[in-house]
Parts: sequence; structure tokens; C-alpha cells
Amino acid sequence: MKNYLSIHDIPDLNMAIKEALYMKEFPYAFAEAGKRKTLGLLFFNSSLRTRLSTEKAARNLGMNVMTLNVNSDSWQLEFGDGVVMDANKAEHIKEAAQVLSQYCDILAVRAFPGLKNKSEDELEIVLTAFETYASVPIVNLESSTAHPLQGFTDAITIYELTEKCRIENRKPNVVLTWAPHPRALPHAVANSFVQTMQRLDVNFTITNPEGYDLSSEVRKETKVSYNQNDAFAKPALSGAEGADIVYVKNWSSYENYGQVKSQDRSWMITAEKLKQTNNAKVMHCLPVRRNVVIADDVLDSAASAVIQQAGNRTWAAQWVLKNILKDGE
Ligand SMILES: NCCC[C@H](NC(=O)CCC(=O)O)C(=O)O
Ligand SMILES: NC(=O)OP(=O)(O)O
Repeated sequence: MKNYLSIHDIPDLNMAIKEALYMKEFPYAFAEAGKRKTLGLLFFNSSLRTRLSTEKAARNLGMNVMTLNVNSDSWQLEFGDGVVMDANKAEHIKEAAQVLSQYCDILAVRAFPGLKNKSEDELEIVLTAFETYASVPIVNLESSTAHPLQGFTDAITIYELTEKCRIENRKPNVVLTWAPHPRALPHAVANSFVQTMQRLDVNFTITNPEGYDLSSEVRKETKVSYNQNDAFAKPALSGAEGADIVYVKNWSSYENYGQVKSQDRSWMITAEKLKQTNNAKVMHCLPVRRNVVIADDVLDSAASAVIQQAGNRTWAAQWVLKNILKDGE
């Protein structure tokens, strides 16, 4: 693997899930794979899980790690071509990316969208600039439109959570549900989750209020229901079986780009609502706002898989780094 920019960069997802689970069982099995190699983590936005799980993954592979909070600790970077840099941005990405490439063997970047201008966000200016000007592989730590380390983590976690379906010899019913949130949030996590589910052998449905459909380029043929109860009770085309997995995420409107059109609290995930599912496990990428997105009676119950899911971030990152290192040998 040269770069890890989207879930499509993993050639065989089912094999990758098994290999990542092997790393979970034997974290130091490849402790020499990254010896004398350096990972540089660049954050333009906040992080808890991505930062620490990726650092841990790199260290498990024997790598050195350097982390930079770009906006607070470093010079403000200019990404525009031909700009007269007489305002607040002191350094151009052209220099920064080449300099960082001399210090690091892999560069990983987090840069959220502005959520003001759809076409500008979809250009993925930050990630693309690193890809263009750096001479080392690039890992996406959540960009404007994708969070592929999260998507891969979610695939690993769903595999772990659906053993009962394998025993019953049936496909898991997976539902991605929108939930309310006070702020305008990006589409990246939801997009990568959709793209990941489209590659797995699952019955997959999205449920969201009208006006909240994700990009049609991401959704493709995936069914969307505007009725959350129906989606939980009768997901996809599988008849009366309920959802096995309920994946919760807020996103702002895509049609009315970046707007918060609804804060409809009736979409919050509660224990009562989960009764219609097939004893579903509840997933969320975190951080989650309790009693807005998901109620305490779910997060504090056995239905919640969010801690297990966050734990799996390490193995997803470790698999990705190992496969990039392998191709660089
Ligand atoms: N990396 C995981 C999610 C990051 C981001 N969530 C947030 O910004 C939540 C912040 C808040 O709750 O105010 C998102 O939805 O893409
Ligand atoms: N899920 C996730 O990416 O968490 P952080 O934003 O804390 O990294």
C-alpha cells in the first residue's frame, strides 16, 4: 500500500480484518517492522483516539513517532498557489511537506472540512497538497470527506460483534442512523462507514431525516429510510429480522451544505428504541454527546460497543502502517 487515503486503498478488506485481529492477539508480532522508521502525525484539528491509537500502533511496530498540532504549535500553512503571503500564514505547504519528508518516513494528516463550501471541501486541499508535495506515504487521519482508519476499525469491530450471525449462517443487519447534535458536523465518518459496509457481506441500510441524505456518490445503491423505527425493526430487504448493529452518527446536511436543519431529539438512540432491534449492539466513533446523540441507558448498558470499537483503532492503524512499511521495503 502506497498511501492510505480511503478505505478503497485496502485491497482485500476481509483478509485485512483477519490480519488486524491477529495483531490484536499478538501486538508485538511485528515489533521490528518499523525499526528506525519515523511516523509524523500532523493535526489541524483536535483528537483523542486517532492521535493516541496511531502513536501506539506505530510504537508496537518499533517506529519512532513525532506529533505536531499544526494550528497551535506550528506556523500557519498556506495552501494556495501563487499567493502573496503578506497576511497571517508564514509557511507554504510546498516547503513544509518537503521538509517534513526528510524527517519522517510516513506522514499522517488530520484536517476537517470548513463545511461552508462543498466543492472546496471536496477538493481535499490539505490532504492532496501533502500527497503532491511530500515524498513519503500519506495516511488520512480524517479529512473533509473520509475517515478511513475509523471505517476499517468499524469493519473489524462488526466482525467481532457478529459471530452469532455466522453461527446462524446469515448476513448481519447493519443500520447507520443519523442522530441529533447541536453543532454542524462533517460527513467523513458516515461516508467511510458507508463505503466500508458496501464492501462487506452485510444487509446495510441508512436512516436519516429528509434533507440529510449523504452524497449520492457515496451512497450509490444503498437504501435510505426516513423512518428510524422501520430501519431498526425491518432493516434492508431482510424481512422482519431487526438490526444486529446500530451505528450512530450525526452529520450536517449535505444538500444544504453544512447546515443544521434538524435537531429533532426524537432521533436520539434510547434503550426503548433498541427493543425493536435484534438485540443490537450500538456503535459510535466517539466523542459522543450523552443524552443528545445516545442516551445514558444505552451507553451504560451491555448494548454499547463503543469502548471495544475505540480499542480497535490501534489494530486498524497498526495494520495500515505495517502494510505501508512493507511496500516501502
Ligand atoms: N473523529 C471523530 C469525530 C470527529 C468529529 N466530531 C466532532 O467534531 C464532535 C465535536 C462535538 O461534539 O462538539 C466528526 O463528527 O467528524
Ligand atoms: N473517532 C475519532 O476519530 O476520535 P478522535 O477525534 O478523538 O481522534
